[in-house]
Amino acid sequence: MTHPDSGGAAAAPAEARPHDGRPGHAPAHGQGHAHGHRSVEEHRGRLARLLAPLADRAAQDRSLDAALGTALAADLAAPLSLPPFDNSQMDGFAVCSSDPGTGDGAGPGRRRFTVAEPIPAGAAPPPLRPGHAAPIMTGAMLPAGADAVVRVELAVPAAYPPEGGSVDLPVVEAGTYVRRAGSDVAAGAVVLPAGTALGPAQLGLAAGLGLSMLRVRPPLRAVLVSTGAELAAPGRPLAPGQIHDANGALLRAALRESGVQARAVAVRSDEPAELRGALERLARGAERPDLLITTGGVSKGAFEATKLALDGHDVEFAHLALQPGGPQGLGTFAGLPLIAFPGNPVSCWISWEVLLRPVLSALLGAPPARRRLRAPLAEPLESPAGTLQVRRARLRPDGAVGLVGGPGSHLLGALAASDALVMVPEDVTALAAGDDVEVWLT
Ligand SMILES: Nc1nc2c(c(=O)[nH]1)N[C@H]1C(S)=C(S)[C@@H](COP(=O)(O)OP(=O)(O)OC[C@H]3O[C@@H](n4cnc5c(N)ncnc54)[C@H](O)[C@@H]3O)O[C@H]1N2
Ligand code: MOO
Repeated sequence: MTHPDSGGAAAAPAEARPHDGRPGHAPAHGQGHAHGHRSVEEHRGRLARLLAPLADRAAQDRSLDAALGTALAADLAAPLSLPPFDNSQMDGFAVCSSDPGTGDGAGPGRRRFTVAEPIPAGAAPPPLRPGHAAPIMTGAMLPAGADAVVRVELAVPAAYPPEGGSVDLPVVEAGTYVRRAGSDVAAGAVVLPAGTALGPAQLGLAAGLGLSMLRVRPPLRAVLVSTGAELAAPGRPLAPGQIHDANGALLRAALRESGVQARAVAVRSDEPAELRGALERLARGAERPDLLITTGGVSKGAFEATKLALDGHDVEFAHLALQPGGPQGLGTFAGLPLIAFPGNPVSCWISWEVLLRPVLSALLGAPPARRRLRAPLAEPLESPAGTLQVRRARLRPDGAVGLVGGPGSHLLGALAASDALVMVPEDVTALAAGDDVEVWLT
């Protein structure tokens, strides 16, 4: 099979051309996967079985800060209501809507009140007396006897006269600019179910409810191992033939953003014994992780260090009907789950987005699943038969999705310019501009 991997940014793979017969659809062969390649669903299933024991780790209590990116271990019931008390939505005057006021000469639709003691936010106000309006600030507790707030801009004068002075206010309905106790969250209600991934909004809610700790599923601890004799650390100059290790930074960031504690190490060698030694030290060291992820060395070259290093271990290698991200390995090493991603940076990203991330979402609740939608393609595309092709894209303001760069798995620049993935199903070999596609927002 020719891989678009070998092509340039714009070159379409030979097998991506439309076939005769049903335009844009590949003729059935085998299970519909190129050359009997394993389907993405099948591989995800195997990953899910491999990682299933990680869901059984004991829950932890974590500070809100440390809970970011993790998932709730149990339903969260609100210990109090939000708002906790009736309060004002505006700076203005608290009134009783049915109070006729002092009865003195305000105009039609208006009433005159005696100005009561002002109520700042944070104060416990005395009850509002008949004929009175109390200056009240946004967020301040509504006094007993008041049921509405009039914005200060509508008052005459449009200011806060001193206590004992008078003010003219328009007549308003009960409930105007009042934020009722419990109108957002009722005490006792389950506000976040178990498994909810904790992002800024969820942590803000927990804090608003007065919680400083949350019971969460413990974050995974992963070690990323970039492999390859060609790798130089970012920040170091390149010798001829070398490239900088992009996968460590890319995957570590993807994992950290998803609540996984990730360390990145590089084995800058194609010597299988070196990689095996490094993996053994990592697996048996004091900071034994929950998961090992390697990148590179899983294809068909003469120096596939990862494949060779894992020979004799319970790790299987397969080529998936997926591009980028075709060559994959998974199994166990020294009792730890090990996932072997291909070396190309975009292949790593797609392996994470399409394989590992959805499995972690389903298993642990964190990270949350990517949002998916359907959108019209801004331009035509071609895709290899029997392969789920994943193209990097941007969702445009007009709602269409535009491709960024070609299908090649080395196109880091295009990856960085994208904010979405377009899924081209296995049986589709060509799509026209305007055709609907599945889009994952990244
Ligand atoms: N004859 C065949 N050749 C290839 C096939 C195939 O089926 N038959 N598959 C191709 C596909 S698809 C992919 S993807 C790659 C996977 O290769 P490996 O996993 O063995 O990875 P490497 O050969 O080590 O590297 C591939 C590519 O990526 C660069 N790389 C590796 N590590 C990093 C890193 N940490 N940061 C940045 N770039 C990295 C490496 O230099 C290579 O250019 O195999 C195809 N070949
Ligand atoms: O296309 Mo490979 O599958 O570039 O990851």
